[in-house]
Amino acid sequence: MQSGKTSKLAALAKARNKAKAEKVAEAASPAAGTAVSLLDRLSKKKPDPLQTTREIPPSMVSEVPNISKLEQVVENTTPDSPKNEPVQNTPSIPGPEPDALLKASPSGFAKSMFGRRIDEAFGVEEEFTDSQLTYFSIAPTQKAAIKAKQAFDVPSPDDVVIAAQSQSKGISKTGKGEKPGSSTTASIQKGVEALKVGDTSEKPAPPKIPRKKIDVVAEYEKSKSKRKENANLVVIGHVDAGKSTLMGRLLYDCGVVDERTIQKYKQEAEKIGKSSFALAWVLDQTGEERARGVTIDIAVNAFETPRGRYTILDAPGHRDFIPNMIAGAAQADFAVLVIDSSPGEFEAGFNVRGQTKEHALLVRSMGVQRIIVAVNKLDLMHWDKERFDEIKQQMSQFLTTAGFQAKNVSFIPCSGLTGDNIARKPADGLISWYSGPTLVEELETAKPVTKAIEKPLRMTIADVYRGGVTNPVTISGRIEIGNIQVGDTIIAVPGDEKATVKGIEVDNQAADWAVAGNNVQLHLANIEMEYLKIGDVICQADSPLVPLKEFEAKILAFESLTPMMIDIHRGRLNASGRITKLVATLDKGNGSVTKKKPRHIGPGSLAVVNIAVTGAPLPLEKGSKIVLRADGLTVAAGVVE
Ligand SMILES: Nc1nc2c(ncn2[C@@H]2O[C@H](COP(=O)(O)OP(=O)(O)OP(=O)(O)O)[C@@H](O)[C@H]2O)c(=O)[nH]1
Repeated sequence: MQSGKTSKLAALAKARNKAKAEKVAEAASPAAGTAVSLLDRLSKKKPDPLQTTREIPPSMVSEVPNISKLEQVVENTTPDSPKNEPVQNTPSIPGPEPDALLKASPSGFAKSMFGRRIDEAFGVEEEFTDSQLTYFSIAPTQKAAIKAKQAFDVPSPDDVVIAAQSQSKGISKTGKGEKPGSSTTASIQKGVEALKVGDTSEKPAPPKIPRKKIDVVAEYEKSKSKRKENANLVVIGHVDAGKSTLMGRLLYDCGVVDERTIQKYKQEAEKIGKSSFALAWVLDQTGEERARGVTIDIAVNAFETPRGRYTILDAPGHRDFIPNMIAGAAQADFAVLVIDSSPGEFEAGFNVRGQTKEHALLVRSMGVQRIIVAVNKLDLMHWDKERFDEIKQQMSQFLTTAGFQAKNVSFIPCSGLTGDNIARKPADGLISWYSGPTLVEELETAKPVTKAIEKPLRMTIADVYRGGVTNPVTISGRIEIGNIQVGDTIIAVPGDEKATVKGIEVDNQAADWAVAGNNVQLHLANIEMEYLKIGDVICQADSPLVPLKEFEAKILAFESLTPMMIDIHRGRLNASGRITKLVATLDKGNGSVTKKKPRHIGPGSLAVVNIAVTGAPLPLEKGSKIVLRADGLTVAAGVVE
């Protein structure tokens, strides 16, 4: 948020805090207080870490990277990328909260191991370094914790020994003269056998989930005509362009939010003198729902028109918009670029430091081909045609140079605040010079990219949670490639645990199967929740993705690149890595090599680089779309070769 401006969220929080304050006294009484279990607290999601937004380097203004070449590669190298999210460990069994981790005093052995010295002459002990101390943290690792939990489900070694001893005692009292092979001897043998720890528990047989052997591709083709088109859209634009207001308006006009809720927001907003925030708060409301639990990816705002179902990826307006947007763009069918047409504002967004260009370039490099430019706040410009044309002309030029084909770019004059030309035609005579579609009509004509539904399944986990009593392990996400059906055996890469698909929900409706493009919840059997992490890629067990430790990528540089440390983002997943080699720079026109082994790669250049992952191999494969960041800046975006 910019300084000097009350943010929407801050304003909403202020209004709500007032109401909450009245309840505090009540809540403060121990009787009234509700005990929150540790498990509950652990199961709450943590907010994404804040990251700063990048400004476009001056060099990029003169040299606008053309992404079309890169895109060719993206298009030609299906399977499309599995995308998404930084790895977040899902809540595991109750354990200490991170900031409550205890540090135990190192043992004498540990001291000797870590070379702790005692300066006898001076009687001064050398301090342990932080890294040494972490060795002593009492924080069970996730796997160890699961094993510990499972270990208590079976008799302990002591229990087994005691049981065997008591049996053998019984023999000595009563078993005199018994022959080997008699029942008593057999029982001793049994007891001794039982000493093999781990073999003693009788695990219930895993439930068998029948596979209906559905020909999903054929079923999908059959059902196509009956279905509404399903598309994901990402909303981008400079700060204050009116993104939230416009999306709130869309949700309101399409009936997602009822009149009463809007009135409530209006009243709250008026009380703090910001009545225009009411529509933007609609997004915040759904954001709260997201915090409460079940979410489908980052997509929580969805609306329907007579011809389509649309999911808005991301709640715009946050400071850490870029990382969120990367996640959103990786899954978007198209982008809505919101532009503030008021005097000086379009220019501010379009200049070197503006986000208009950066956002557009990013979505393009993440594979988004279709962009709808909402020329917004035209009410403030008295619906001036000249202003609209001026913006259209400058933006068209930029977007085509950035790699969008002219046929995939459209411009809609509108006002999110008044609602003119969003879901309804503008008031009579308001835009006499315009006879084109409304924003919603334009969305309806924007066909989502055809998905590869017959290819091997790839779905990045967006969320892991308990889906109810009968569904103890549920994951959600958007199927990126392929299809899935009830009874399928899946695997969450980079892990190696298998699970069976017990149930599927597509857009919250139970279904026997789902295909690429569907936002789904998968209810799983035969797996512990702890083995599933946000950012893992779900594959069919017989065609898993092989995680990569090192790979080549064709990238578009946004900053100057040398062999350097970087963060690799694949949607929300991110991990540390290193550019180990600059392989070549490429011609942006025809993709041919212009220079082998360059010493550095300049901003705006297309290049091939070699990247090594610092930690464990990452769930990436040929065609995966990645973004490279360094020191909080987006330095490049591209595709795994
Ligand atoms: N007159 C007019 N004002 C608008 C319009 N759309 C948004 N605004 C106002 O512009 C300001 C910013 O709108 P937001 O919707 O918060 O913009 P945003 O792009 O979501 O802002 P950030 O999320 O902070 O980047 C608010 O005061 C809105 O009421 C519009 O079409 N016309």
